[in-house]
Amino acid sequence: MQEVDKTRLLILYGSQTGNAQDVAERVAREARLLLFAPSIMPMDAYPLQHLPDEKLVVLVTATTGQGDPPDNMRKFWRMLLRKNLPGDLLAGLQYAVFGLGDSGYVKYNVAAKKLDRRLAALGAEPLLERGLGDDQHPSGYEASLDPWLQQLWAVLRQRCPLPPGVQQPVLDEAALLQLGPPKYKRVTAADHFQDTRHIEFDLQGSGFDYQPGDLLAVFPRTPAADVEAALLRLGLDGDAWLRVEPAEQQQQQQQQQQDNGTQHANGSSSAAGAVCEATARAIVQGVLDLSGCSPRRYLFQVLSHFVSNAMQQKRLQYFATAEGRDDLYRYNQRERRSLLEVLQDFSSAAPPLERLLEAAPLLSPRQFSLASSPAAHPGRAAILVAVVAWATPTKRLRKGLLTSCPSADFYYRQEWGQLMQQQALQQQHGLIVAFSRHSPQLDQQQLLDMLQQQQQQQPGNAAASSAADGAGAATEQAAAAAAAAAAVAAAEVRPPGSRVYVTHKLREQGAMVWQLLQQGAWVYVSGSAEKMPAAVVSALEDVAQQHGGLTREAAAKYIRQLELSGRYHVEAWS
Ligand SMILES: Cc1cc2nc3c(=O)[nH]c(=O)nc-3n(C[C@H](O)[C@H](O)[C@H](O)COP(=O)(O)O)c2cc1C
Repeated sequence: MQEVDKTRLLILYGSQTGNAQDVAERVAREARLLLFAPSIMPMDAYPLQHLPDEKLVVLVTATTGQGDPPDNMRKFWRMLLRKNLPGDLLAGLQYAVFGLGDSGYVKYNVAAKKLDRRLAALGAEPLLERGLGDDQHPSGYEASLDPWLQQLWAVLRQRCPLPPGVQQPVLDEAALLQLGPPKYKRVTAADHFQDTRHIEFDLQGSGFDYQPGDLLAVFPRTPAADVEAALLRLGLDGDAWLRVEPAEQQQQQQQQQQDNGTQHANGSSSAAGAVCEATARAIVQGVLDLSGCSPRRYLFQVLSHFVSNAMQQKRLQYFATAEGRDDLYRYNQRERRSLLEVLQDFSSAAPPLERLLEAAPLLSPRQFSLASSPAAHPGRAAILVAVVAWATPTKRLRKGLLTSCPSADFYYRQEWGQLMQQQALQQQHGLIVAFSRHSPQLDQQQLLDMLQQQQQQQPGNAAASSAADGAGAATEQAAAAAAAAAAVAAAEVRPPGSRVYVTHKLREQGAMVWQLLQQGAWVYVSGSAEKMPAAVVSALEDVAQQHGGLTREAAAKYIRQLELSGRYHVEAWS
């Protein structure tokens, strides 16, 4: 594939319960596929003083409380509201805002609306009209997100065309390869607070290939006991065969049948365009998210139409009103109530399966950056998965969907490994400084694997090197970088209770860090999105001042330049 100079796209989000973050992550995934270079973080993790230097930014924000901005954008928002900011501060910036809200609230999507207005007032130019997602819509915020994203990519491609000869990639979620059962092992110490598993797949014979940093998608499967409980609860025969079609198509067909004056007794004779036929058990197991995400408010509204017990109906109707919103939040989202639990609590509700499929949460894949190098471990691919279990405010034990799943389907999808491969591993200097902090994404293990891969590749001629001649091909420079990077990264394997952070190590080893940067190092920052990205920027600015003799302003500009030239990457999670 031809190497492309990727256009940087900053993606900032403000999210209280995770939806806006999900949207921002989707924007970043699609951006990577479309050959942009996205950088994603919560608004409060972004150093606002750098915003005037950006060219393109997508901002995704929810509205919470009574029309308030989410907690992780409050600082950003306060600073943006300062009265003394000049009216042309953001004159070079083009932006797009997508808001998530609920039109049942009086202050519908106000955080997004105010953010949009404020950016325009500071001279930034909107790329397109702001998008507003509404929980009240039967399909949730995605109903407006899908067309908004399509428009966003069209406008961006128009303004940032690909070089001649480079084809526009297709957003293809379907190119998936199913892998065999994996092997597991715990990588964190038994007494460490986070149980992180290294999960490895055997690719031998699959004919499959990947690059470090590519993504593996995990499709969880609901435990059989929950599936049987749901079938029983819904009065469904698990072995009955059902046809699933998109609702619009169904309506069109019904309309056509009415127009023709015909009705098909079993519907099977007009199979044209049917999406799938499957048993009720397979649909309940593979489509409905019974034990993971909490249902949306719309489910409660739908259930209220199919409930026989008067008390339960009253409660469901109350949850669907504006006054019931906060109580619904306490019962549902805050407690991470699952679909199965809701169905069991409202035991007299008997919604038909097709209404449930419209309103209930559906299973979605979880994506992980691959944490292995094909050069160091040919024929194998690994991911790191954090075991997620916690107690809700009322002390109910909850588990992450994958953690509670006894089995899952694992698929591989190539994505931004190419970025790392091309930028960090194949280019001349091939140096990496990386900082890692118990990240389930780009972690210590992944860092070391990338370095192993780097050592096994002749810089600038990666394709020619192989695992067999790798050790000989390693340059002294790469080896030194590997040792240095590993030393810095080691700060993050810290004993429980230790207060030594990677920023301390960066300052402590400032001379070496500065030297590596001068040699053309690439910087990968991975860790908690909350404070870490901003803290690392500030530590590197200190290093540039102390060891590079730069002024405060020049140091900030230097780090900024690293980002703009694509040598500084952040992969943060919260
Ligand atoms: C406690 C609470 C308060 C909310 N307040 C508002 C509001 O004032 N205006 C609005 O449009 N949406 C409001 N919403 C709806 C959220 O914006 C919406 O559910 C959104 O998808 C949440 O995104 P997040 O998960 O990123 O925080 C509220 C939701 C909750 C749970």
